[in-house]
Amino acid sequence: MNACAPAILDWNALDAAARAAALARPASAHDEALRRAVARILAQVRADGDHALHLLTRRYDGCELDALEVGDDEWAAAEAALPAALKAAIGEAHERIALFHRATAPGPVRVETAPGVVCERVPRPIARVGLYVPAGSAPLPSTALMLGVPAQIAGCTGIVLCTPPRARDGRCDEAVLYAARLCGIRRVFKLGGAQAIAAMAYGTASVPRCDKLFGPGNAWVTQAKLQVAAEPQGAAIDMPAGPSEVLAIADDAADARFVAADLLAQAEHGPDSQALLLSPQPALLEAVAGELERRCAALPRAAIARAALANARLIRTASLAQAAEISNAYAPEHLILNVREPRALLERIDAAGSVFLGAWSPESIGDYCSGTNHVLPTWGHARAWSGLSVASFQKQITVQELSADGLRAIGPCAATLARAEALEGHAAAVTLRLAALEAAA
Ligand SMILES: NC(=O)c1ccc[n+]([C@@H]2O[C@H](COP(=O)([O-])OP(=O)(O)OC[C@H]3O[C@@H](n4cnc5c(N)ncnc54)[C@H](O)[C@@H]3O)[C@@H](O)[C@H]2O)c1
Ligand SMILES: N[C@H](CO)Cc1c[nH]c[nH+]1
Ligand SMILES: [Zn+2]
Repeated sequence: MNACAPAILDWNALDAAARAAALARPASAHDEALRRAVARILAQVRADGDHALHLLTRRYDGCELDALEVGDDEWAAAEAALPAALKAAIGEAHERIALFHRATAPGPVRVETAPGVVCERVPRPIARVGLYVPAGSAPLPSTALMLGVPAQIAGCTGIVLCTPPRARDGRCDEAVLYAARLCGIRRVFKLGGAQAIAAMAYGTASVPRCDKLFGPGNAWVTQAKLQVAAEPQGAAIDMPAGPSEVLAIADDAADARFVAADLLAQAEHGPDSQALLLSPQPALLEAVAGELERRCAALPRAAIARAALANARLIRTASLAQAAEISNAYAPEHLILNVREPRALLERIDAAGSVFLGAWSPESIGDYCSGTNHVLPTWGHARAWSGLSVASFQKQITVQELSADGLRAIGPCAATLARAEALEGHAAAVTLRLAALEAAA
Protein backbone atom coordinates (compact mmCIF):
# COMPACT_ATOMS: atom_id res chain seq x y z
CA MET A 1 0.00 0.00 0.00
CA ASN A 2 1.19 3.50 -0.83
CA ALA A 3 2.08 5.44 2.30
CA CYS A 4 2.75 8.67 0.39
CA ALA A 5 1.05 8.55 -2.98
CA PRO A 6 -2.53 9.76 -3.20
CA ALA A 7 -5.21 7.80 -5.08
CA ILE A 8 -5.80 8.53 -8.76
CA LEU A 9 -9.11 10.27 -9.50
CA ASP A 10 -10.91 10.28 -12.85
CA TRP A 11 -12.18 13.86 -13.29
CA ASN A 12 -14.94 12.86 -15.69
CA ALA A 13 -16.30 10.27 -13.27
CA LEU A 14 -16.56 12.80 -10.41
CA ASP A 15 -19.76 14.66 -9.58
CA ALA A 16 -19.70 18.41 -8.86
CA ALA A 17 -19.17 17.95 -5.11
CA ALA A 18 -16.30 15.52 -5.63
CA ARG A 19 -14.71 17.90 -8.15
CA ALA A 20 -14.96 20.79 -5.68
CA ALA A 21 -13.44 18.58 -2.97
CA ALA A 22 -10.61 17.58 -5.29
CA LEU A 23 -9.64 21.23 -5.79
CA ALA A 24 -10.24 22.34 -2.19
CA ARG A 25 -7.33 23.84 -0.33
CA PRO A 26 -6.45 22.99 3.27
CA ALA A 27 -8.07 25.68 5.42
CA SER A 28 -5.09 26.22 7.73
CA ALA A 29 -4.74 30.00 7.32
CA HIS A 30 -8.45 30.70 7.72
CA ASP A 31 -9.33 28.54 10.69
CA GLU A 32 -11.50 30.36 13.27
CA ALA A 33 -9.37 29.33 16.27
CA LEU A 34 -6.25 30.56 14.48
CA ARG A 35 -7.99 33.83 13.60
CA ARG A 36 -8.76 34.46 17.27
CA ALA A 37 -5.28 33.45 18.46
CA VAL A 38 -3.65 35.77 15.92
CA ALA A 39 -5.95 38.63 16.94
CA ARG A 40 -4.77 38.14 20.54
CA ILE A 41 -1.11 38.28 19.50
CA LEU A 42 -1.69 41.44 17.45
CA ALA A 43 -3.48 43.12 20.37
CA GLN A 44 -0.71 42.11 22.75
CA VAL A 45 2.01 43.65 20.55
CA ARG A 46 -0.04 46.78 19.98
CA ALA A 47 -0.50 47.22 23.73
CA ASP A 48 2.88 46.13 25.11
CA GLY A 49 5.31 46.68 22.21
CA ASP A 50 8.82 45.30 22.76
CA HIS A 51 7.85 43.69 26.06
CA ALA A 52 5.23 41.55 24.23
CA LEU A 53 7.73 40.75 21.47
CA HIS A 54 10.24 39.36 23.98
CA LEU A 55 7.54 37.33 25.68
CA LEU A 56 6.08 35.90 22.44
CA THR A 57 9.54 35.08 21.10
CA ARG A 58 10.26 33.14 24.26
CA ARG A 59 6.95 31.29 23.91
CA TYR A 60 6.90 30.51 20.19
CA ASP A 61 10.55 30.51 19.15
CA GLY A 62 11.97 29.14 22.37
CA CYS A 63 14.62 31.77 22.94
CA GLU A 64 15.39 34.64 25.26
CA LEU A 65 16.75 37.66 23.39
CA ASP A 66 18.89 40.46 24.79
CA ALA A 67 18.10 42.65 21.81
CA LEU A 68 15.49 42.21 19.09
CA GLU A 69 17.67 43.74 16.40
CA VAL A 70 20.65 41.99 14.82
CA GLY A 71 23.77 43.80 16.02
CA ASP A 72 27.18 44.40 14.42
CA ASP A 73 28.79 41.32 15.95
CA GLU A 74 26.07 39.02 14.59
CA TRP A 75 26.31 40.57 11.12
CA ALA A 76 30.09 40.06 11.16
CA ALA A 77 29.84 36.49 12.49
CA ALA A 78 27.34 35.61 9.74
CA GLU A 79 29.63 36.99 7.05
CA ALA A 80 32.59 35.06 8.47
CA ALA A 81 30.74 31.78 9.00
CA LEU A 82 29.15 31.35 5.59
CA PRO A 83 30.93 28.96 3.20
CA ALA A 84 32.35 30.60 0.08
CA ALA A 85 30.31 28.34 -2.25
CA LEU A 86 27.06 29.43 -0.63
CA LYS A 87 28.07 33.10 -0.79
CA ALA A 88 28.83 32.65 -4.49
CA ALA A 89 25.46 30.96 -5.16
CA ILE A 90 23.60 33.75 -3.32
CA GLY A 91 25.56 36.32 -5.32
CA GLU A 92 24.84 34.54 -8.61
CA ALA A 93 21.11 34.28 -7.83
CA HIS A 94 21.06 37.95 -6.77
CA GLU A 95 22.46 39.01 -10.14
CA ARG A 96 19.87 37.13 -12.21
CA ILE A 97 16.96 38.18 -9.99
CA ALA A 98 18.14 41.79 -10.27
CA LEU A 99 18.47 41.47 -14.06
CA PHE A 100 14.88 40.30 -14.48
CA HIS A 101 13.44 42.72 -11.94
CA ARG A 102 15.25 45.73 -13.41
CA ALA A 103 14.01 44.79 -16.88
CA THR A 104 10.41 44.51 -15.68
CA ALA A 105 10.42 47.61 -13.45
CA PRO A 106 7.87 50.23 -14.49
CA GLY A 107 9.54 53.37 -15.83
CA PRO A 108 8.03 56.84 -16.17
CA VAL A 109 5.38 57.18 -18.92
CA ARG A 110 4.50 60.41 -20.80
CA VAL A 111 1.60 60.65 -23.26
CA GLU A 112 0.23 63.72 -25.03
CA THR A 113 -3.48 62.84 -25.03
CA ALA A 114 -4.43 66.01 -26.98
CA PRO A 115 -2.33 68.92 -28.24
CA GLY A 116 -1.23 70.79 -25.09
CA VAL A 117 -2.40 68.04 -22.72
CA VAL A 118 0.43 65.98 -21.21
CA CYS A 119 -0.33 63.02 -18.94
CA GLU A 120 2.42 61.22 -17.07
CA ARG A 121 2.87 58.38 -14.66
CA VAL A 122 5.89 58.52 -12.36
CA PRO A 123 6.93 55.71 -10.03
CA ARG A 124 7.88 56.56 -6.45
CA PRO A 125 9.20 54.05 -3.90
CA ILE A 126 7.09 53.16 -0.87
CA ALA A 127 9.08 54.74 1.92
CA ARG A 128 8.92 52.18 4.74
CA VAL A 129 8.61 48.53 3.82
CA GLY A 130 8.62 45.49 6.09
CA LEU A 131 9.90 42.16 4.76
CA TYR A 132 9.16 38.77 6.34
CA VAL A 133 11.53 35.88 5.68
CA PRO A 134 10.23 32.51 6.97
CA ALA A 135 12.51 30.37 9.10
CA GLY A 136 10.18 28.18 11.16
CA SER A 137 10.84 24.78 9.66
CA ALA A 138 13.85 25.98 7.62
CA PRO A 139 15.33 29.44 6.99
CA LEU A 140 14.76 30.67 3.43
CA PRO A 141 17.61 32.97 2.34
CA SER A 142 16.20 32.82 -1.21
CA THR A 143 13.13 34.64 0.10
CA ALA A 144 15.37 37.40 1.46
CA LEU A 145 16.59 37.89 -2.13
CA MET A 146 13.09 37.74 -3.61
CA LEU A 147 11.96 40.52 -1.26
CA GLY A 148 15.17 42.51 -0.97
CA VAL A 149 16.06 42.77 -4.66
CA PRO A 150 12.81 44.43 -5.85
CA ALA A 151 12.74 46.66 -2.74
CA GLN A 152 16.26 47.82 -3.54
CA ILE A 153 15.55 48.39 -7.24
CA ALA A 154 12.35 50.28 -6.41
CA GLY A 155 14.47 52.65 -4.29
CA CYS A 156 12.83 51.96 -0.91
CA THR A 157 14.95 53.62 1.77
CA GLY A 158 13.38 52.40 5.01
CA ILE A 159 13.64 48.62 4.72
CA VAL A 160 13.06 46.43 7.78
CA LEU A 161 13.36 42.64 7.70
CA CYS A 162 12.00 40.20 10.28
CA THR A 163 12.94 36.54 10.48
CA PRO A 164 12.51 34.06 13.36
CA PRO A 165 15.58 33.42 15.53
CA ARG A 166 17.00 29.95 16.15
CA ALA A 167 15.98 28.36 19.45
CA ARG A 168 19.50 27.06 20.11
CA ASP A 169 21.37 30.39 20.13
CA GLY A 170 18.83 33.16 19.49
CA ARG A 171 20.62 34.12 16.27
CA CYS A 172 19.30 34.56 12.74
CA ASP A 173 20.28 32.27 9.92
CA GLU A 174 23.65 33.39 8.51
CA ALA A 175 22.61 32.97 4.87
CA VAL A 176 19.47 35.08 5.40
CA LEU A 177 21.65 37.84 6.85
CA TYR A 178 24.16 37.58 4.02
CA ALA A 179 21.39 37.75 1.37
CA ALA A 180 19.79 40.70 3.17
CA ARG A 181 23.06 42.63 3.26
CA LEU A 182 23.60 41.96 -0.44
CA CYS A 183 20.29 43.75 -1.02
CA GLY A 184 21.46 46.71 1.05
CA ILE A 185 19.30 45.84 4.07
CA ARG A 186 20.76 47.06 7.36
CA ARG A 187 17.93 46.56 9.87
CA VAL A 188 16.99 42.96 10.69
CA PHE A 189 14.86 41.92 13.67
CA LYS A 190 14.76 38.47 15.25
CA LEU A 191 11.03 38.05 15.12
CA GLY A 192 8.76 35.41 13.61
CA GLY A 193 5.10 34.61 13.16
CA ALA A 194 2.19 36.93 13.87
CA GLN A 195 4.25 38.98 16.34
CA ALA A 196 6.71 39.96 13.60
CA ILE A 197 3.84 41.16 11.40
CA ALA A 198 2.34 43.10 14.32
CA ALA A 199 5.70 44.73 15.12
CA MET A 200 6.15 45.98 11.56
CA ALA A 201 2.50 47.04 11.17
CA TYR A 202 2.23 48.99 14.43
CA GLY A 203 5.85 49.85 15.22
CA THR A 204 7.38 49.46 18.69
CA ALA A 205 10.24 51.19 20.52
CA SER A 206 12.68 48.95 18.60
CA VAL A 207 10.90 48.12 15.34
CA PRO A 208 9.99 50.91 12.93
CA ARG A 209 6.40 51.04 11.70
CA CYS A 210 6.08 50.13 8.02
CA ASP A 211 3.65 51.26 5.31
CA LYS A 212 3.51 47.91 3.49
CA LEU A 213 4.40 44.36 4.50
CA PHE A 214 5.78 41.72 2.18
CA GLY A 215 6.62 38.06 2.25
CA PRO A 216 5.29 34.56 2.59
CA GLY A 217 4.92 32.57 5.77
CA ASN A 218 2.93 29.94 7.58
CA ALA A 219 -0.73 30.21 8.56
CA TRP A 220 0.12 32.50 11.53
CA VAL A 221 1.97 34.94 9.33
CA THR A 222 -0.64 34.91 6.56
CA GLN A 223 -3.54 35.36 8.97
CA ALA A 224 -1.72 38.22 10.74
CA LYS A 225 -1.09 39.99 7.42
CA LEU A 226 -4.76 39.68 6.49
CA GLN A 227 -5.84 41.09 9.85
CA VAL A 228 -3.50 44.11 9.91
CA ALA A 229 -4.45 44.93 6.31
CA ALA A 230 -8.13 44.96 7.25
CA GLU A 231 -7.63 47.49 10.06
CA PRO A 232 -8.47 51.14 9.41
CA GLN A 233 -5.14 52.87 8.68
CA GLY A 234 -3.50 49.42 8.81
CA ALA A 235 -0.36 48.56 6.85
CA ALA A 236 -0.90 47.47 3.26
CA ILE A 237 0.19 43.96 2.31
CA ASP A 238 1.65 42.48 -0.84
CA MET A 239 -0.73 39.52 -1.15
CA PRO A 240 -1.96 36.54 0.81
CA ALA A 241 1.08 34.31 0.02
CA GLY A 242 0.37 31.24 2.09
CA PRO A 243 1.39 27.59 1.96
CA SER A 244 3.15 26.60 -1.26
CA GLU A 245 1.23 25.03 -4.14
CA VAL A 246 2.13 23.35 -7.38
CA LEU A 247 -0.02 22.01 -10.18
CA ALA A 248 1.63 19.98 -12.94
CA ILE A 249 0.10 19.07 -16.28
CA ALA A 250 1.93 16.23 -18.00
CA ASP A 251 1.51 14.14 -21.11
CA ASP A 252 3.02 10.85 -22.25
CA ALA A 253 6.31 12.58 -23.10
CA ALA A 254 6.91 13.44 -19.43
CA ASP A 255 9.39 11.53 -17.29
CA ALA A 256 7.47 10.32 -14.21
CA ARG A 257 10.57 10.82 -12.04
CA PHE A 258 10.75 14.50 -12.95
CA VAL A 259 7.04 15.00 -12.35
CA ALA A 260 7.15 13.30 -8.94
CA ALA A 261 10.27 15.25 -7.95
CA ASP A 262 8.53 18.54 -8.82
CA LEU A 263 5.48 17.65 -6.74
CA LEU A 264 7.63 16.63 -3.78
CA ALA A 265 9.70 19.82 -4.03
CA GLN A 266 6.65 21.81 -2.98
CA ALA A 267 5.23 19.15 -0.65
CA GLU A 268 8.34 19.33 1.52
CA HIS A 269 7.71 23.02 2.33
CA GLY A 270 5.05 22.28 4.92
CA PRO A 271 2.29 19.87 5.87
CA ASP A 272 -0.27 22.23 4.33
CA SER A 273 1.50 22.53 0.96
CA GLN A 274 -0.57 21.34 -1.98
CA ALA A 275 0.52 19.34 -5.04
CA LEU A 276 -1.74 18.40 -7.98
CA LEU A 277 -1.05 16.47 -11.15
CA LEU A 278 -3.42 16.49 -14.13
CA SER A 279 -2.86 14.17 -17.06
CA PRO A 280 -4.84 12.35 -19.70
CA GLN A 281 -2.33 9.47 -19.45
CA PRO A 282 -3.26 6.74 -16.91
CA ALA A 283 0.15 5.10 -17.28
CA LEU A 284 1.92 8.32 -16.36
CA LEU A 285 -0.34 8.88 -13.34
CA GLU A 286 0.42 5.35 -12.11
CA ALA A 287 4.13 5.82 -12.65
CA VAL A 288 4.14 9.16 -10.79
CA ALA A 289 2.26 7.55 -7.88
CA GLY A 290 5.01 4.95 -7.65
CA GLU A 291 7.75 7.56 -7.84
CA LEU A 292 6.09 9.67 -5.13
CA GLU A 293 6.04 6.68 -2.85
CA ARG A 294 9.70 5.90 -3.48
CA ARG A 295 11.07 9.45 -3.41
CA CYS A 296 9.00 10.75 -0.51
CA ALA A 297 10.41 8.15 1.85
CA ALA A 298 13.97 9.09 0.87
CA LEU A 299 13.60 12.81 1.65
CA PRO A 300 15.09 14.17 4.88
CA ARG A 301 11.78 16.00 5.36
CA ALA A 302 9.75 12.85 4.58
CA ALA A 303 7.30 13.39 7.44
CA ILE A 304 6.38 16.88 6.21
CA ALA A 305 6.15 15.76 2.58
CA ARG A 306 4.03 12.78 3.56
CA ALA A 307 1.63 15.01 5.46
CA ALA A 308 1.41 17.37 2.48
CA LEU A 309 0.78 14.51 0.08
CA ALA A 310 -2.41 13.83 2.02
CA ASN A 311 -3.66 17.04 0.31
CA ALA A 312 -2.22 15.98 -3.07
CA ARG A 313 -4.35 14.93 -6.04
CA LEU A 314 -3.49 12.85 -9.10
CA ILE A 315 -6.27 13.46 -11.60
CA ARG A 316 -6.97 11.82 -14.93
CA THR A 317 -8.46 14.24 -17.46
CA ALA A 318 -9.97 13.65 -20.90
CA SER A 319 -7.38 15.86 -22.60
CA LEU A 320 -4.68 18.44 -22.02
CA ALA A 321 -7.23 21.12 -22.89
CA GLN A 322 -9.45 19.92 -20.06
CA ALA A 323 -6.43 19.89 -17.76
CA ALA A 324 -5.79 23.55 -18.65
CA GLU A 325 -9.43 24.41 -17.84
CA ILE A 326 -9.21 22.74 -14.44
CA SER A 327 -5.91 24.47 -13.76
CA ASN A 328 -7.46 27.86 -14.58
CA ALA A 329 -10.28 27.15 -12.13
CA TYR A 330 -7.76 26.22 -9.42
CA ALA A 331 -5.33 29.10 -10.27
CA PRO A 332 -2.17 27.54 -8.82
CA GLU A 333 0.78 29.41 -7.38
CA HIS A 334 3.11 27.36 -9.61
CA LEU A 335 2.06 25.67 -12.84
CA ILE A 336 4.33 23.16 -14.56
CA LEU A 337 3.54 22.30 -18.19
CA ASN A 338 5.61 19.17 -18.66
CA VAL A 339 4.21 18.37 -22.11
CA ARG A 340 5.51 18.05 -25.66
CA GLU A 341 4.23 21.45 -26.75
CA PRO A 342 4.17 23.64 -23.65
CA ARG A 343 3.96 26.94 -25.56
CA ALA A 344 0.74 25.79 -27.24
CA LEU A 345 -0.76 24.79 -23.89
CA LEU A 346 0.36 28.11 -22.34
CA GLU A 347 -2.05 29.83 -24.74
CA ARG A 348 -4.90 28.23 -22.79
CA ILE A 349 -3.62 29.35 -19.37
CA ASP A 350 -5.08 32.50 -17.83
CA ALA A 351 -4.55 32.13 -14.07
CA ALA A 352 -1.27 31.04 -12.45
CA GLY A 353 1.41 32.72 -10.33
CA SER A 354 4.38 31.46 -12.36
CA VAL A 355 4.56 28.91 -15.19
CA PHE A 356 7.36 26.42 -15.95
CA LEU A 357 7.53 25.22 -19.53
CA GLY A 358 8.79 21.83 -20.66
CA ALA A 359 10.81 19.01 -19.17
CA TRP A 360 13.87 21.11 -18.36
CA SER A 361 12.23 23.85 -16.31
CA PRO A 362 11.88 22.52 -12.77
CA GLU A 363 9.86 24.69 -10.42
CA SER A 364 12.80 24.75 -7.99
CA ILE A 365 14.76 26.85 -10.46
CA GLY A 366 12.16 29.61 -10.15
CA ASP A 367 12.35 29.27 -6.37
CA TYR A 368 16.03 30.16 -6.46
CA CYS A 369 17.72 31.59 -9.45
CA SER A 370 16.06 31.80 -12.87
CA GLY A 371 15.36 35.47 -12.13
CA THR A 372 11.58 35.52 -11.59
CA ASN A 373 10.12 36.13 -8.14
CA HIS A 374 9.06 33.21 -5.97
CA VAL A 375 6.68 35.20 -3.77
CA LEU A 376 3.48 34.36 -5.57
CA PRO A 377 -0.27 34.35 -4.90
CA THR A 378 -1.65 31.13 -3.43
CA TRP A 379 -5.14 29.98 -2.45
CA GLY A 380 -6.63 30.81 -5.88
CA HIS A 381 -5.60 34.46 -5.64
CA ALA A 382 -3.65 34.02 -8.89
CA ARG A 383 -7.03 34.64 -10.56
CA ALA A 384 -6.63 38.31 -9.72
CA TRP A 385 -3.18 38.89 -8.20
CA SER A 386 0.36 38.73 -9.58
CA GLY A 387 3.63 37.72 -7.98
CA LEU A 388 5.98 40.27 -6.43
CA SER A 389 7.80 42.69 -8.68
CA VAL A 390 9.45 46.09 -8.43
CA ALA A 391 5.99 47.65 -8.97
CA SER A 392 4.82 46.06 -5.70
CA PHE A 393 7.29 48.32 -3.87
CA GLN A 394 6.23 51.49 -5.63
CA LYS A 395 3.32 53.83 -5.96
CA GLN A 396 2.51 55.02 -9.46
CA ILE A 397 1.66 58.72 -9.34
CA THR A 398 -0.11 60.26 -12.30
CA VAL A 399 0.58 63.84 -13.37
CA GLN A 400 -1.09 66.14 -15.90
CA GLU A 401 -0.10 69.49 -17.32
CA LEU A 402 -2.26 71.54 -19.71
CA SER A 403 -1.29 74.56 -21.73
CA ALA A 404 -3.89 77.26 -22.41
CA ASP A 405 -4.51 75.66 -25.82
CA GLY A 406 -4.86 72.27 -24.14
CA LEU A 407 -7.53 73.59 -21.78
CA ARG A 408 -9.35 75.31 -24.66
CA ALA A 409 -9.37 71.97 -26.50
CA ILE A 410 -10.61 69.63 -23.77
CA GLY A 411 -12.24 71.94 -21.20
CA PRO A 412 -15.72 71.79 -22.81
CA CYS A 413 -15.66 67.97 -22.58
CA ALA A 414 -15.07 68.16 -18.80
CA ALA A 415 -17.72 70.86 -18.32
CA THR A 416 -20.35 68.80 -20.16
CA LEU A 417 -19.58 65.68 -18.14
CA ALA A 418 -19.57 67.68 -14.85
CA ARG A 419 -23.02 69.11 -15.57
CA ALA A 420 -24.32 65.65 -16.47
CA GLU A 421 -23.29 64.67 -12.92
CA ALA A 422 -24.88 67.83 -11.48
CA LEU A 423 -21.48 68.97 -10.21
CA GLU A 424 -21.63 72.63 -11.15
CA GLY A 425 -18.56 73.41 -9.01
CA HIS A 426 -16.47 71.06 -11.14
CA ALA A 427 -17.75 72.68 -14.32
CA ALA A 428 -17.02 76.18 -12.97
CA ALA A 429 -13.34 75.34 -12.27
CA VAL A 430 -13.04 74.80 -16.02
CA THR A 431 -15.43 77.38 -17.51
CA LEU A 432 -14.00 80.18 -15.33
CA ARG A 433 -10.60 79.61 -16.91
CA LEU A 434 -12.06 79.27 -20.41
CA ALA A 435 -13.78 82.62 -19.93
CA ALA A 436 -10.51 84.19 -18.70
CA LEU A 437 -8.72 82.91 -21.78
CA GLU A 438 -11.42 84.28 -24.07
CA ALA A 439 -11.31 87.67 -22.36
CA ALA A 440 -7.52 87.85 -22.74
CA ALA A 441 -7.60 86.88 -26.43
N1 LIG B 1 3.74 31.45 -1.30
C1 LIG B 1 5.02 31.74 -1.30
O1 LIG B 1 5.48 32.54 -2.09
C2 LIG B 1 5.93 31.05 -0.29
C3 LIG B 1 7.33 31.21 -0.37
C4 LIG B 1 8.14 30.58 0.60
C5 LIG B 1 7.54 29.87 1.64
N2 LIG B 1 6.18 29.75 1.68
C6 LIG B 1 5.51 29.10 2.80
O2 LIG B 1 5.97 29.72 3.99
C7 LIG B 1 5.74 28.86 5.07
C8 LIG B 1 6.93 28.88 6.03
O3 LIG B 1 6.48 28.41 7.26
P1 LIG B 1 7.42 28.11 8.51
O4 LIG B 1 6.54 27.61 9.59
O5 LIG B 1 8.56 27.29 8.05
O6 LIG B 1 8.07 29.49 8.92
P2 LIG B 1 7.47 30.90 9.36
O7 LIG B 1 8.65 31.77 9.59
O8 LIG B 1 6.43 31.37 8.42
O9 LIG B 1 6.75 30.65 10.76
C9 LIG B 1 7.45 30.42 11.94
C10 LIG B 1 6.85 31.23 13.06
O10 LIG B 1 5.50 30.83 13.29
C11 LIG B 1 5.16 31.11 14.63
N3 LIG B 1 4.42 29.97 15.18
C12 LIG B 1 4.64 28.66 14.98
N4 LIG B 1 3.78 27.94 15.71
C13 LIG B 1 3.01 28.81 16.39
C14 LIG B 1 1.95 28.68 17.31
N5 LIG B 1 1.48 27.49 17.69
N6 LIG B 1 1.38 29.79 17.82
C15 LIG B 1 1.81 31.02 17.44
N7 LIG B 1 2.83 31.20 16.56
C16 LIG B 1 3.41 30.11 16.06
C17 LIG B 1 6.44 31.29 15.39
O11 LIG B 1 6.51 32.60 15.85
C18 LIG B 1 7.54 31.05 14.38
O12 LIG B 1 8.57 31.98 14.50
C19 LIG B 1 5.45 27.48 4.48
O13 LIG B 1 4.05 27.26 4.61
C20 LIG B 1 5.81 27.65 2.98
O14 LIG B 1 5.01 26.85 2.17
C21 LIG B 1 5.39 30.33 0.75
N1 LIG C 1 8.45 27.42 -3.31
C1 LIG C 1 8.41 28.55 -2.40
C2 LIG C 1 7.27 29.43 -2.82
O1 LIG C 1 6.06 28.78 -2.74
C3 LIG C 1 9.66 29.36 -2.37
C4 LIG C 1 10.90 28.68 -1.91
C5 LIG C 1 11.89 29.16 -1.13
N2 LIG C 1 12.84 28.22 -1.02
C6 LIG C 1 12.47 27.18 -1.72
N3 LIG C 1 11.28 27.45 -2.25
ZN1 LIG D 1 9.96 25.95 -2.97
